[in-house]
Amino acid sequence: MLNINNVTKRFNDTVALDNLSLNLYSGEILGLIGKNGAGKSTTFKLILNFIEPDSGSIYLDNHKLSKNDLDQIGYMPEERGLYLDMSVKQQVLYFAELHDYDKDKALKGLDYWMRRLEVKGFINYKIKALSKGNQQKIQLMAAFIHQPKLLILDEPFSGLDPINIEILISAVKELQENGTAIIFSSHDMRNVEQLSNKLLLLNNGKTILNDDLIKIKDKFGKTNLYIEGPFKKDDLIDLPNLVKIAKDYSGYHLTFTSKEAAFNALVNLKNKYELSGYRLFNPSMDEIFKMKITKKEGKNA
Ligand SMILES: Nc1ncnc2c1ncn2[C@@H]1O[C@H](COP(=O)(O)OP(=O)(O)OP(=O)(O)O)[C@@H](O)[C@H]1O
Repeated sequence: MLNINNVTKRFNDTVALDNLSLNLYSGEILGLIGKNGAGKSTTFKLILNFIEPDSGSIYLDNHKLSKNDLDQIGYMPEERGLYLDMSVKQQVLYFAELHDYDKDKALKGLDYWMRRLEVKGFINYKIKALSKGNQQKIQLMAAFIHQPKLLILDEPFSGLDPINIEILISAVKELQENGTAIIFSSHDMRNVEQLSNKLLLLNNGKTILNDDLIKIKDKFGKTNLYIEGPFKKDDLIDLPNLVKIAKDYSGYHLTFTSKEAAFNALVNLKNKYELSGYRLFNPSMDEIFKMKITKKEGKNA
């Protein structure tokens, strides 16, 4: 449904986005990650037609994206843009009207989502009377009340407590199940891990990772080892190619430079000690992010 083909965008001497290609289909969730200045907002602005690419093209449902497509796209900006003196109901209906969306349908949707997002009692409250978390839920609702095919969420979880994050994640998953394609940016890799099935990692405008989350994790292999046994930290620190060691539950979490190093360490420890538990596993998204970004910067340095 969304095809970005070799898109480059410069601002003066800065290449904000360098030859990005991406395909997203109905019912997929793409996590867009990268440090500050990586090119995430530029990507969103291009899809939203706020700015034009210098080269390359963007297609929505097999036709070149234009301003006429904006009704098919929902957007939750990072700078929250609610009218503080409007009531929740007025606000959401206002956004529905902006997108030419049927008022009765919007009211039905509003009723359902107010319950679903656990803000039912606030429908006639002014936005300014709501907590930050509840304002964020209203902003999310305003972005999708017109049932867009594509939903773009810029840092939707920032500043939310863990319970509200769970509520938002489950709402976004429900939209996904109903066929909406979703792109969201986040600096919290746990949210990315929990929600995305695809991942795009940008660094200084360049594409570093762009694939299914499972494939990305599989490519790294099982570089991590959790191990329990009759040893101390000092007995483990000289294992070859060990990057990190941390106490974890009743054992240790060891991170290695490769899956071979992790496997060899396990064989070595099994020969030496009576192990009471062990598990080899893929790195977390947080570890992948750090490995990819640090490596890249090392190269550039
Ligand atoms: N309008 C602009 N004029 C000049 N430079 C810009 C403009 N917009 C973005 N840039 C530059 O393009 C690069 C990418 O910026 P972008 O805002 O897309 O990053 P980002 O990944 O969204 O960062 P953040 O996480 O801080 O929001 C940065 O170097 C930024 O300074």
